[in-house]
Amino acid sequence: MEILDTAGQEDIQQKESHMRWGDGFVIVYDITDRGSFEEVAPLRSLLEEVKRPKNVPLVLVGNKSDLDHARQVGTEEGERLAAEMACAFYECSACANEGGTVAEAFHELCREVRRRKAVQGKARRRSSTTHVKQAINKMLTKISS
Ligand SMILES: Nc1nc2c(ncn2[C@@H]2O[C@H](COP(=O)(O)OP(=O)(O)OP(=O)(O)O)[C@@H](O)[C@H]2O)c(=O)[nH]1
Repeated sequence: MEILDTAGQEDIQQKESHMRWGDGFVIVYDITDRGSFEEVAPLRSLLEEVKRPKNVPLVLVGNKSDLDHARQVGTEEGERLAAEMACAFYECSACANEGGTVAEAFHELCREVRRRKAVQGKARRRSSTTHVKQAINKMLTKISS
């Protein structure tokens, strides 16, 4: 697995090229900074625009849970946004990392990437079987006519 930590200050072209590069994304906001939370939805929209196939694997993370006294974004707000984005949600602290939540967020993203790849592989195999069947049917129709 390769992990690219984006700077967060990229222009739109750099953002899009990172989005094309990745198979899955951990979108992180800071629970003590509402502005960072408000950047999540536009980022997700850009991902949906840029990424093919759509419904890219995502995990939403609210970081700095050790700074609960300075919290500006409620846990339930993060949960609600993750539900809208149909992805897993974690609150964690890169500093304290109690319970290994940071690693768990990455593991969940890996599992999701693998699940989607398996489903896409099956769909591709099914569509190539359909093409072979159609070609055989055409040949048989020609022979019998
Ligand atoms: N208390 C606390 N501080 C954190 C946590 N994670 C990061 N920080 C601090 O927040 C600041 C920014 O951390 P970065 O890792 O540079 O954040 P970033 O989003 O990668 O920033 P960019 O490099 O601008 O993209 C640093 O001072 C970190 O020490 C955390 O979980 N808890």
